[in-house]
Amino acid sequence: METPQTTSPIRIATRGSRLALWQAHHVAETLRANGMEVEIVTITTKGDIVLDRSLDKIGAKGVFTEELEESLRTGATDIAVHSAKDVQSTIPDDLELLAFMEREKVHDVVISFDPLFKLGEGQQVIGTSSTRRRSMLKRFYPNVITSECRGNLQTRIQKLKDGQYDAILLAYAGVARMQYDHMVAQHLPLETFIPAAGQGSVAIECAKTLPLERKLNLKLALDHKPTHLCLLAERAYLRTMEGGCSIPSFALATIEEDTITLKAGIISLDGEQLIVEEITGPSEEAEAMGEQLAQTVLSKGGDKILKAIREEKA
Ligand SMILES: NCc1[nH]cc(CCC(=O)O)c1CC(=O)O
Repeated sequence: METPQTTSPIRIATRGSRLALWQAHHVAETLRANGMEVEIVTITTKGDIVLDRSLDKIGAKGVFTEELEESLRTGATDIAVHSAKDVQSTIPDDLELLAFMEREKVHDVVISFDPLFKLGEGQQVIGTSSTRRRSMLKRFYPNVITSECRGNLQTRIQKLKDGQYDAILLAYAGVARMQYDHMVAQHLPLETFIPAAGQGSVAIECAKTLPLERKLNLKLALDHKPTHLCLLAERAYLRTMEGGCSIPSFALATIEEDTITLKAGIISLDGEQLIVEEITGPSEEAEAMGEQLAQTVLSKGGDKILKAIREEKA
């Protein structure tokens, strides 16, 4: 006999990487602490399988999310847990982002086995798979050589160990969650290495058809309102820029009382052109602020940078 929806355990869909599982267990523990029963369902995505091409070359949006979303639709799972950064800026009509969990520190770090490693000193090969980080390296450290570095965090660190790079660039959030803090050689400043929209937060997605009571309970347990508001601003920016993770755009919102400050922009692939703009406003207008800031960035030359990137990729 089928158990009623309200009492059956919450089924949590996640990717199988260690970071994804850490995040799923973090969600599971939070829900358990709120008296809910949970079950974790591990699902493999295209992004986990195709490791030989850089993310911007796989092309399709949502390479880390599609298979998880399908399990929400069929009802095989109730919620999907994602790194907020990996969630495409526009999600399918039948799904919704229910919650964003409290953010970890948002900055990027340099990981090296040499604790005295300093970016820009001598001949260096730096591994990264992100067009944003590659472009910023070219701008702020024009002498370093950038090299493609894909795969989950363990794989990337193994490649570093194998000597393929002198150092790699990662989000501090994933490094902290995997307890690789001791390998951080340098913390990159937020003023120059502005993070990708959503970096450091965990997003909870569900089908719109999930029963309302279940949605409300999940949201109450998992959602961190200040993080959610910041993410609305950042994601509205990304959406308006027609972003996706393959475009070197970035956005970081901070909130104090009910005021949001959103700093965002775009950088050309060679790092030569950089546009950074800022906007401040009431948190109720988070999404409108993101849209407005994107229009400003586009009108100040962001449109030309985007066009050049599209032409280069075509
Ligand atoms: N696209 C990969 C990805 N997605 C989320 C994180 C790190 C954790 C986070 O930003 O929440 C990473 C790795 C990285 O950028 O170093």
